[in-house]
Amino acid sequence: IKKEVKYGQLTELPRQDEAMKKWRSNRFGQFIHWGLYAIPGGIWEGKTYKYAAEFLKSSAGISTATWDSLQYQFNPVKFDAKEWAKMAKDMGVKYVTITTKHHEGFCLWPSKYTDFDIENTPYRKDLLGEFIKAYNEEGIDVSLYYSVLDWHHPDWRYKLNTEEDKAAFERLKAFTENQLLELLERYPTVKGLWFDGTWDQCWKDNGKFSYDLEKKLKEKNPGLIVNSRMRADEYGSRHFDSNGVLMGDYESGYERRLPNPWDVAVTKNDWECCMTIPENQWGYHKDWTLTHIKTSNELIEMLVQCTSQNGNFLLNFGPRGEGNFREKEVKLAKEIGDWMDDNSSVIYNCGYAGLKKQSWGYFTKSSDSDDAINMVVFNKPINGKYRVKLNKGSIIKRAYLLSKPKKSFNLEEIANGEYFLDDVKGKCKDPFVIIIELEDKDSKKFKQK
Ligand SMILES: C[C@@H]1N[C@@H](c2cn(-c3ccccc3)nn2)[C@H](O)[C@@H]1O
Repeated sequence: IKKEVKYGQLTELPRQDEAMKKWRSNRFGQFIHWGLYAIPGGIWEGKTYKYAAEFLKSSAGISTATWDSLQYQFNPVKFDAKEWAKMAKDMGVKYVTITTKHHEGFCLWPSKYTDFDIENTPYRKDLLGEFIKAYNEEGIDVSLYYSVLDWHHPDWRYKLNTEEDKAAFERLKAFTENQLLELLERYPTVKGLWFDGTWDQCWKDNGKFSYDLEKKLKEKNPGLIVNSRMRADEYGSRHFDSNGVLMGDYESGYERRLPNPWDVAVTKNDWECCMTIPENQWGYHKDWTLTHIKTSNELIEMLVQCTSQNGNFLLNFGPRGEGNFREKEVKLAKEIGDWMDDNSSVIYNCGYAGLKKQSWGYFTKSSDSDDAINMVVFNKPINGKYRVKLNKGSIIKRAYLLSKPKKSFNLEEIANGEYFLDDVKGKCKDPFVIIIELEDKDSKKFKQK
């Protein structure tokens, strides 16, 4: 039976306004985690801490006073916003999400509501403003990550047990609302807000406040896109309200993990997977020998899988404290960009093809065409023949490599809508695309008559 939920879903989904259609067609985004944690980079007093570098304060048991003094060392002399935006453009991302304030509470913009911000660093300037301008100039949409959880703010409380807790958290709520409205006021081209640090009881007890806040933010910036992680309904249910209805505008529960590739249910909603290049480092860590570092082919496969299931892929980069990227990240961005140069047509404005996952790789389909299906191959079949199972009644007109459109595959129909394609491709080391052109519906109807 349905519960009466007053503070659950705010906006009827799926949204079909232009802003959301653009978000959907973007598919590939860059995540940037940048803050004071990038200065120590996971190492404190000569000791390396394996846990996520943006958690060094807690994993190394550092006092707030000591941690906050890092603010006076934050001077990214190598930061070049235009260079960052160019690298992102060449990688093929259509949007970027940057941490304006992570759990440490340090703000990358000059905020009226705190001194723990970029203005009180040797850098002084509006770093976030420079970043947004440079990325927008490259035609990249900007979304802002904001952590409600704030280790620095004296009024943060994990739980509201006493009257004093409640009074303090009322101040924290006002601070949060003020900062968010300030961000939308200062940076009107921003397309979205990516909320994090919203799992504690203090925030979950404030379902009505956060519901009203989402409304206020969307009134301030019409078209604003908000993730499902922003809030809980009045019963404390997060991402989905107590009736299982998605909150925010897209599901943002896939953090460092993807859905099962054969999961069809996930295609019903908009969703985004955010992913790290190491196993679990969002902020810059000096030592990348601690865990597996994903290769560009692994990351490309994740991007293609997300697209194949109607999801976006947000790939994280953690710049150094001085404002440049580690060479391995620059190299991966280049490798992914080279692949996107030839294959982005199977990503941008593409999504679920309505077909079952098959062993050689993933299907994607452009939202603009019903007569072509993309096969993105990651696993070449031993026998060189690609088994392709389409919907019943589908007839393949032609199949060819995106890279060699003139040379058609031989087709062998083995059942209704099921074919073998012969392999025309020699050695290949990168994922590649086969285009399936279908007989369009009318001509088929005509034949049947
Ligand atoms: C998007 C990612 N979310 C932040 C995070 C992850 N976690 C976390 C904490 C405990 C268990 C699992 C995950 N807490 N904060 C990470 O720091 C990064 O910002």
